[in-house]
Amino acid sequence: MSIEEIWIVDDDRGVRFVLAEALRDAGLAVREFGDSEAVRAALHDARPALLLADVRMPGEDGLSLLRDLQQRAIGPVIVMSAYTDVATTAAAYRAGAVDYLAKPFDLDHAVAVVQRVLAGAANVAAPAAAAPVARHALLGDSAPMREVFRLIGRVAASDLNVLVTGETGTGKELVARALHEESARRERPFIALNTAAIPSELLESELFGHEAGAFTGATRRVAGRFEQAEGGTLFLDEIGDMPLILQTRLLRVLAGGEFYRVGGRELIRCNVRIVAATHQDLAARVAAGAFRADLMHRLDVVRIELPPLRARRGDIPALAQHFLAATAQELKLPPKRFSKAALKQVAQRDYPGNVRELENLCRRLAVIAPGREILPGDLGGGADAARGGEWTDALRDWATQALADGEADIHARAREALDRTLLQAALQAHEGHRQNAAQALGVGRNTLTRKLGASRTRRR
Ligand SMILES: Nc1ncnc2c1ncn2[C@@H]1O[C@H](COP(=O)(O)OP(=O)(O)OP(=O)(O)O)[C@@H](O)[C@H]1O
Repeated sequence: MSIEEIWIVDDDRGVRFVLAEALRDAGLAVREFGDSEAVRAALHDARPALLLADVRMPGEDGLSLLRDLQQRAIGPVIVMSAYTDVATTAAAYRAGAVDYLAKPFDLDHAVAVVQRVLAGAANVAAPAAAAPVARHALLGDSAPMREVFRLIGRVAASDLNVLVTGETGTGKELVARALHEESARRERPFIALNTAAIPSELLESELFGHEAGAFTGATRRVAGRFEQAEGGTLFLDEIGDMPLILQTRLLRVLAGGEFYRVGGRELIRCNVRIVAATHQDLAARVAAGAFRADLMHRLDVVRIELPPLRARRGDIPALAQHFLAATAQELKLPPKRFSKAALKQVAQRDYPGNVRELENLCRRLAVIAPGREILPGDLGGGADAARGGEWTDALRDWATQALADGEADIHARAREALDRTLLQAALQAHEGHRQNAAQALGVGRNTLTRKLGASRTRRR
């Protein structure tokens, strides 16, 4: 399999043949398919660098195939069709196409478009390879986050235990990782353990490991997280939920720097930095008798408090844009951007799940929002979704390109195309009957006749 292959799917053998030949002449590797089903079958063990897809084909049409392919990491898709109306082109872009070739096409033009798209894909991919998305970068420019960064910088190099507090999804684990990355321990392991996610009877062996035969089912010696993290950092998440009996054991290890594996006799010395996190009020847990005060003091040498997202709304736009771009890059999807209005709404929303919830929203939008620009209506849950979005998206893309190319008479040409499309649709719906077509469109018959003349539509 070659990942540089260009795939063509078209039920018309003639089109396939001439296009494939032209592309091969241009030095490209090409594979041909007669229907969507054949493409699907080939996807089991290969991916095209670029797909040229016809729209109307017997069986599954090209757009349905495309919509499905959006979920998979394939190269860019160019749609080819004899139907160049706004609805079809818009649907193609919505389904994820990056370009549209109107049939019949000029072969040189088609090859040029393919080459341009391939070059664009390479340009997009290049920085990704050079600078992989820093999945664990802590972002934020608000005053409370700057304070967090300052604290991380100050204590990272020390071996002091750190307690990170904050609501769920505020980035506590990211802070723990940052502390590790900025410390002299960075070459050693960073091990994370969510104490609340592990049944209490297993937690001890999870932390300290066990010897063979220590309990039923312990067939061999297993190292615990403390041993795994030797020389590095151990992140204990949800420490507030740790059972009291284990708190006692943990306290002893922290005080003495040594422990036994479960069922073991060998005393093991450890050199591990502890970063603990909790979304609970530990002092209140202590007051309630659920947490040992002495353990709290040992863990809470330095406290880093993460603010909830609502306390730093100013960070939301940059976070949202980062998550949107990072997801597109990660899943090899075409990049999208927020419209001004959509970004404003995103910044105004409530996120009880904090950054994680915002991240999930953006990941969803990166995958499912139909256009290149995310509109308020795409956000879901919003009042009246901007449903007209499909064809105006295509129109916006067209206008943006035309403006960028410095073309003339953009407005007049757009109006003409709009009129022509509406008139053709109405005439088709009313079998060429002008009076009815005009009535259906809500324009006078004279207007219709005038416009028909202007747009040179075939008279009947
Ligand atoms: N400041 C930030 N910059 C970039 N991404 C962030 C930031 N804060 C959180 N995230 C992202 O949000 C998600 C949740 O972060 P994380 O797991 O660190 O939160 P947490 O506070 O440990 O959550 P929980 O208490 O539920 O375990 C992660 O995907 C993380 O990458």
